[in-house]
Amino acid sequence: MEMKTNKEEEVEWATTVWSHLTALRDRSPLIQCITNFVSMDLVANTLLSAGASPAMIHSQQEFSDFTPHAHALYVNVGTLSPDWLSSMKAAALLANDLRKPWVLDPVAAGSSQFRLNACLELLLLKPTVIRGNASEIIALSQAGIDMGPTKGVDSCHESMDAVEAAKFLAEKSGSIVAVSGAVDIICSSKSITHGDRLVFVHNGVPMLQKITATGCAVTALIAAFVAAADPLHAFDATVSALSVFAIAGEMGMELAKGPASLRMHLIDSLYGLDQPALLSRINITGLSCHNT
Ligand SMILES: Nc1ncnc2c1ncn2[C@@H]1O[C@H](COP(=O)(O)OP(=O)(O)OP(=O)(O)O)[C@@H](O)[C@H]1O
Ligand SMILES: Cc1ncsc1CCO
Ligand SMILES: [Mg+2]
Repeated sequence: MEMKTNKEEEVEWATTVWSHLTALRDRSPLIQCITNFVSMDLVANTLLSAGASPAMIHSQQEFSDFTPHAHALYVNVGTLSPDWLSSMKAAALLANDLRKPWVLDPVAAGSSQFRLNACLELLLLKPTVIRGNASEIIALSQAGIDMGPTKGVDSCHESMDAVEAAKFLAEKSGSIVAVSGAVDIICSSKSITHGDRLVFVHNGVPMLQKITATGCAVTALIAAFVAAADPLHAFDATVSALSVFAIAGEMGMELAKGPASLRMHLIDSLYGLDQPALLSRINITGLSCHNT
């Protein structure tokens, strides 16, 4: 294998991310969202501004009619209850039968035994991607070992503290695992199609943590990017979604006065993101394709 320079790596990633964003805008995938009450508005607006089409469909009675038309399913356990969990499992099973990608956001996975068990049951249904903050990914990787500290939906760990947890979870689950934070981490294990990969996205601004549901929104965006991509490129689609969202956050921050105006400018920046802005800001390390 030939080693690539940082500059070559950066140019390759810029091309990859731009082509994934263009595919999303061209294909405008329909994303079925089963997400928490807090996040519904931001998730729908994030998907729309990126070019996808959101639909919040969580009643099992509708799945047989609706899910076949969706290009991906997004499941988020943020405001979980037993009925919602049944719907989530039914939707994930149907997505698998229909060979559609589905993406899991394990909000506050370590906060209660009910939530942890629910997330573990959903993981057994093989999401294409799981994206959480560091505390959530650590809680899932240590399930049955130690629940560790938790602060509800917010992380009390740095993302880089979760690299080993993410690798372990990717190996155990067979899913692509993404951890959000100051550095976003995306990893997959050698046992799955995407191979043994570990990529870091260094974009974003800390103020994103002061807007509720930005994590939920970026997970929904992963579902949209994966829906618009060839299934073999789900890993690069995941990296692209995290990078585009974080870059929109950086651009939004230049116009924002605080969290409320950042929320508005984030959505506007995502909508207007063009190739020169992407190229000037992109900061990804790790290889952009299989290094075999
Ligand atoms: N310290 C930071 N610096 C830069 N960007 C950050 C930082 N922390 C988080 N982000 C970005 O904020 C977005 C949301 O990630 P975060 O880790 O806060 O999700 P979360 O905890 O699941 O959020 P929520 O549960 O509110 O939806 C991601 O795009 C992430 O890259
Ligand atoms: C605040 C909150 N509580 C449950 S879900 C949610 C949104 C952020 O995850
Ligand atoms: Mg979250």
